[in-house]
Amino acid sequence: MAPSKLKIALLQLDSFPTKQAAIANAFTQIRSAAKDNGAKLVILPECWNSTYSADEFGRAAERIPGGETSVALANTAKELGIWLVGGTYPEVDAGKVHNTCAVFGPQGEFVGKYRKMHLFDMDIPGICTFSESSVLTPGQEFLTFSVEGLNVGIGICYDQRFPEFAAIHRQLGTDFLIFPSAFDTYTGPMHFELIARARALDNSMFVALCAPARDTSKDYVAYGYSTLAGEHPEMLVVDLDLTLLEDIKKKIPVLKQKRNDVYELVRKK
Ligand SMILES: NC(=O)CCC(=O)C(=O)O
Repeated sequence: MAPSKLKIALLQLDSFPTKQAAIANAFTQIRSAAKDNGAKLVILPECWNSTYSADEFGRAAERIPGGETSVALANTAKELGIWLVGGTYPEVDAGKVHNTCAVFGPQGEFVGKYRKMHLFDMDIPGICTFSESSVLTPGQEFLTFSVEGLNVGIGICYDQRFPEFAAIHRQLGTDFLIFPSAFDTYTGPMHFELIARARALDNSMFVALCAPARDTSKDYVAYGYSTLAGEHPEMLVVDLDLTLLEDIKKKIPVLKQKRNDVYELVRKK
């Protein structure tokens, strides 16, 4: 029988000048989450081991699986016997670069990868201008997997702005949607938590956001504020009460009351 609780940890990681230093820090935190705090599923932020910059994506990109970060994450997942949602790091494949989240299982197995589907292109002059699509290729496929009976799905940051994305995950059976993220400091205070709550409410699912800690020395300053966190480096360990979802679905049965005779959401790929 599936357990009624799952202990998860969200690591709001600090930034480091080199990839190797970021990896070393992540592994200290992952070990602490698993060994000292009993987390069974550990989640890292978006772009946690490289600078979040269109100029840097290509330079930092590696193969997934098989590249330096993936090998290190797989070994750590195996050593600790945990599920590891590896945040995102840039991936290169057939000459194209993607913003990708790789997931590893308790035997160190590669569970799958999700490539950011909605690229972050925003132009608010003088405040925030970013063009992921100038260097990145968007993903086409959804990623879902099961952790101790809980159906988990992955999105990345800007994806959460698209209600259809989470609604398709609901169709796929996802009960826990995880977004490695790095919102900016302008939209973050207005939208970050609001969007996560909206997606959770619309779809009767758990939603977790895992962001890097704020580093004001960077060109792109990430907002921080992973689900339940502030702006500084933090580790959040939470027991997901899996019975809550079934209870909510029974009490507020909106999922069964869709009018598919009147409207329909269609997944094309
Ligand atoms: N990394 C991102 O996708 C940033 C998204 C963001 O800041 C937003 O407002 O949306």
